[in-house]
Amino acid sequence: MDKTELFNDAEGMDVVGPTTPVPLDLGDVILKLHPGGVSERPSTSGWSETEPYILGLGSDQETNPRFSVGTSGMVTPGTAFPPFDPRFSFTSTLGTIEDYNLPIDKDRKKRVVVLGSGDFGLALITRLVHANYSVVVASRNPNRTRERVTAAGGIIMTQAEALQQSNLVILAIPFPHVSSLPLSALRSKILIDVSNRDPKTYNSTERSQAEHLQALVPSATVVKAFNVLSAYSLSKGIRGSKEVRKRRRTEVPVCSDDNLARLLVCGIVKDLGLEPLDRGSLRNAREVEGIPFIFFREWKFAFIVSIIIWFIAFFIILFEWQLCNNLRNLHKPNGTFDWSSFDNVAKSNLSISCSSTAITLLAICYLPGVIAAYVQLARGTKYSEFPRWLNRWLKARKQLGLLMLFNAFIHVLCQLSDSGGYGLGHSSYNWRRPTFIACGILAFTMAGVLGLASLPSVGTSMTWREFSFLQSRLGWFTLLLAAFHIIFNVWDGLVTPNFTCYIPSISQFVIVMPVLTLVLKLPLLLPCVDNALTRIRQGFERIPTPPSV
Ligand SMILES: NC(=O)C1=CN([C@@H]2O[C@H](COP(=O)(O)OP(=O)(O)OC[C@H]3O[C@@H](n4cnc5c(N)ncnc54)[C@H](OP(=O)(O)O)[C@@H]3O)[C@@H](O)[C@H]2O)C=CC1
Ligand SMILES: [Cu+2]
Repeated sequence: MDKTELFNDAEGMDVVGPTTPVPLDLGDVILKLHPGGVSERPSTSGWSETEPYILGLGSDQETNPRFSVGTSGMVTPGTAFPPFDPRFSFTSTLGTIEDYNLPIDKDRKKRVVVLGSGDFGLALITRLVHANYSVVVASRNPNRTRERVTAAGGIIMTQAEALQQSNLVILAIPFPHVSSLPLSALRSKILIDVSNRDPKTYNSTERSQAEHLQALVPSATVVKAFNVLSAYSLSKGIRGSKEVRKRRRTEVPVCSDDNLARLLVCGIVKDLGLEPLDRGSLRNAREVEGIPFIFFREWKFAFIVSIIIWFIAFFIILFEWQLCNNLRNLHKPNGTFDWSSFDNVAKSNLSISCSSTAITLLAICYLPGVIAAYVQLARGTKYSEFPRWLNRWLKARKQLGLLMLFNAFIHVLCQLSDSGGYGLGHSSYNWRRPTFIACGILAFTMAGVLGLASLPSVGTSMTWREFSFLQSRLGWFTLLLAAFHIIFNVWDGLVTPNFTCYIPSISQFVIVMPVLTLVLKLPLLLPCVDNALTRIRQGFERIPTPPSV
């Protein structure tokens, strides 16, 4: 049967979206979908792209074709593909993976060449071998590094010998040395360029190193990938249980002018347990080569959120403690501005701004997980992608958590330096004072344990159960204790609100997020809801995705 016919007869298919491009395999047939068909699609999310779709067809196509979409930015992973629409037509078959002649060993391992046996080369070798690849290492001087390469599971050869072993070559050498390579031996190969630029001379408008490489070897197919990782993260990423590693998946942008080669490399990235990010043409390597220079990239969102919360808290406290009374006095005859109320701004206001930020951030760490649970319950599946804002929020939890700890630490230091500070002005402070201090100390200690567990070196040494116990059970308990820390401290203020300054007090503001998060969490603990959620997370779908044909 003609392959195009096979597609047209299909009733439904699994779509893998841009953030998880297709792990193409040997035997996959690559087809190009007619762009017209795409733009005629009724507008559901992500169907706006008019770029042709590339589809991969699994090698066991007669019985179980594997349909997947792999070009830039459209269908979300897990989206059920509607019954196949005959308006879609395939303009051409791009070819098969075999067209690139990736050799496989006797034991069905895909063979790749890694050129260079430095830090990054060795990290790549380790990771590839771990993913069941057969790795041949091309070195200028095999004797010098044989021991290390063999220990990592690679086979070392001279550059000339090694380059005959596969058409897929990973160039793991500093870019300035590329011109010293036997360039003729690189002809017509897929070259994965992992090189990074010199931060001092980087300019995103200039031609990228990957483009330079393409110009040096025009007959080769250059793919930019892996440069955003470090040798350390690459070799350490293998440790830890599967689930722990899944949580820590790093996005690896991949770009190339050749769609097929790009998909092939996306597949390798995926095999290595990383998250491929299809970044389109090789020109985009200009930006991709700049990614490692972006300072604290993953922290931006969490940082901005915590700064905003901190300043809101600071101004509420400033208004409440220093400005409000002064402003009221000024309206009275003979009223003066009492500057002495500002004496303690540096310490008390700082301390309470930080504690308010810490507890709000703690709640903000757990809120997106709760929202995600409701989204999954409502949709009845875990396979549909979350809205972008929620995804971003979920990804920022670790950073939010560490910033929470930072704020809590400042608060604790401020309070310690002023042990008489707590309880001032509370005459009926009997049992609540020690209780509230105990809650604070416990919450802070547990937050410290959570922070420690979020460090990769600690997290990867734990089993999945240990990790999830700490991050969920202990985390919720910390939130509960932190909420009690406020409640016991300002009980009167919470029970009898003080609106003298026309705004609720800082403690009333601060208690909102933790209580909201805890209240939303409660229904999820009901056995019937919990069971439904567990089933969904185990892969059960209320409305099953149409099976692949
Ligand atoms: N280190 C890292 O964390 C990261 C590195 N990268 C990129 O990976 C590439 C390799 O980095 P890294 O492994 O750290 O570099 P190293 O300096 O540690 O290793 C470079 C290797 O290149 C080989 N090489 C081939 N030709 C030459 C030559 N003419 N002069 C010197 N060395 C040569 C050598 O292997 P042999 O002696 O066996 O031939 C050498 O071990 C670079 O482009 C870098 O930008 C990207 C991301 C992170
Ligand atoms: Cu406190």
